[in-house]
Amino acid sequence: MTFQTNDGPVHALRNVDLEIEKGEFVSFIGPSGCGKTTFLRCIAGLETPTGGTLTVNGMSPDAARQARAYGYVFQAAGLYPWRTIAGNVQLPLEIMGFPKAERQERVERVLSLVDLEGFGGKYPWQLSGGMQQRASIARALAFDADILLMDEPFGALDEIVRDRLNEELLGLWGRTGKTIAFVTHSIPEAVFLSTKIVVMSPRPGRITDVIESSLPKERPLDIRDSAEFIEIAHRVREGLRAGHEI
Ligand SMILES: Nc1ncnc2c1ncn2[C@@H]1O[C@H](COP(=O)(O)OP(=O)(O)OP(=O)(O)O)[C@@H](O)[C@H]1O
Repeated sequence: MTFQTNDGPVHALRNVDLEIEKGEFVSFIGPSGCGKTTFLRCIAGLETPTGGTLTVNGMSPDAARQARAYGYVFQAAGLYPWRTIAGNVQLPLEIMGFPKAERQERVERVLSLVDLEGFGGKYPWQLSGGMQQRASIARALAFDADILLMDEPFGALDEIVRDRLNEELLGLWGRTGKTIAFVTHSIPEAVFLSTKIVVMSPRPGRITDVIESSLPKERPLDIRDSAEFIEIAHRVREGLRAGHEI
């Protein structure tokens, strides 16, 4: 993926070769500017790769977007302040023309999935940052896409809230069987959440390591103290270091 800019071409991604299986939880980790967001945007059909091939559910990213294959969660919750939480969550459903009764039923279901039952009538400013981020996840789940693309959704939250949301996200992934592609800067977050960790190097962004996690699917927070966890974290760190030396 090369961007043409006034200062010449920017090679954002090069020789990226990756397969994500249905139901996987894949994290992308790498230094700032290595193309993590660009990669998610390519999957989402928001950028068109200048070379290579990319398919999502066997379709072009554009066709997959039209088939509502994914929900996208951004770093900032991005909720409209003049809409209630329920109003925000059902916005994509309104745009897609879902009937009112079905919208209500879906909003209730996804708010309960993210542990926000009873908060539908509140406004975003009445919720904590963590709750707002959960609402934005609910919004991405509302139309029941198979794939969740998450771009550093918890990056702006403090560590305690982040830990809780990590646990909740794992629970949600286990219950729903979604395929999740998750961008993060945090090694512990990547190791805790993922079945596969993709380590990337700086510009032009390349993949320096793909780590299949050996951790069990059920993961209490204290798994982070286990030897296995520490070993995987070490390998991620090595991959990041190797990327800098290329
Ligand atoms: N629309 C664009 N036009 C020109 N260059 C771009 C564009 N989008 C991204 N880039 C460049 O591509 C590279 C990768 O950017 P990207 O935002 O994907 O990195 P990132 O790994 O997500 O970074 P961060 O961790 O800081 O969010 C950067 O050098 C960026 O400046």
